[in-house]
Amino acid sequence: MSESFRERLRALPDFPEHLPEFDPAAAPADPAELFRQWLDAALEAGVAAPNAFSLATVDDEGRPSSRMLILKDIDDDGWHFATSRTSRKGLELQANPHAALNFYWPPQGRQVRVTGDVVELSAEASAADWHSRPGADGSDNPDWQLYAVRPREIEFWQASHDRRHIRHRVVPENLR
Ligand SMILES: Cc1cc2nc3c(=O)[nH]c(=O)nc-3n(C[C@H](O)[C@H](O)[C@H](O)COP(=O)(O)O)c2cc1C
Repeated sequence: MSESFRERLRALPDFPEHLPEFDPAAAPADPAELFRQWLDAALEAGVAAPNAFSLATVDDEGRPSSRMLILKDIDDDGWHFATSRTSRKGLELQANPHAALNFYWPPQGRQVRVTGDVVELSAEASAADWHSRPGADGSDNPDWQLYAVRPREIEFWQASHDRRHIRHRVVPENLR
């Protein structure tokens, strides 16, 4: 690209002037609870769709692809998302049921990364998700699938202006 585009990119601000404090030692032990706190903070700061995340999957030759999705829930099954089984990501998950999630909330300079195995949730739960989508018209979609990522590792990342960014890594209890 042109020199001026490179300069423009380089001159863009990275994080806002005020960044929140984050003390991992004082954070809730339950990563789902900490995630909810960070999501609420993003919402209060006016982030549009703070429940949106990038989902990375790989095909059967190990080639990655990613796209944005909406988080549907977090419970004992894991971190839920829904999509069509016949989509690219649906087919990739069928061949290789592992994924990586990434949330980013610019006003706080915060990122949350989750990696883990992916399981399919029940047909009933998938249908319920399909019917509760905005714009649902009562029609069925047998290809719609609710999935859960069972975290192997979760990393809460807090930017800091002194560049000593904080990385709080949480390994779920059952894997410790
Ligand atoms: C903010 C945002 C949220 C999205 N949420 C979903 C979602 O929850 N489920 C879904 O199937 N696609 C969602 N999409 C569309 C996907 O990013 C993607 O374009 C589509 O699912 C096809 O992806 P694939 O071809 O890699 O399977 C969303 C897109 C954006 C930008």
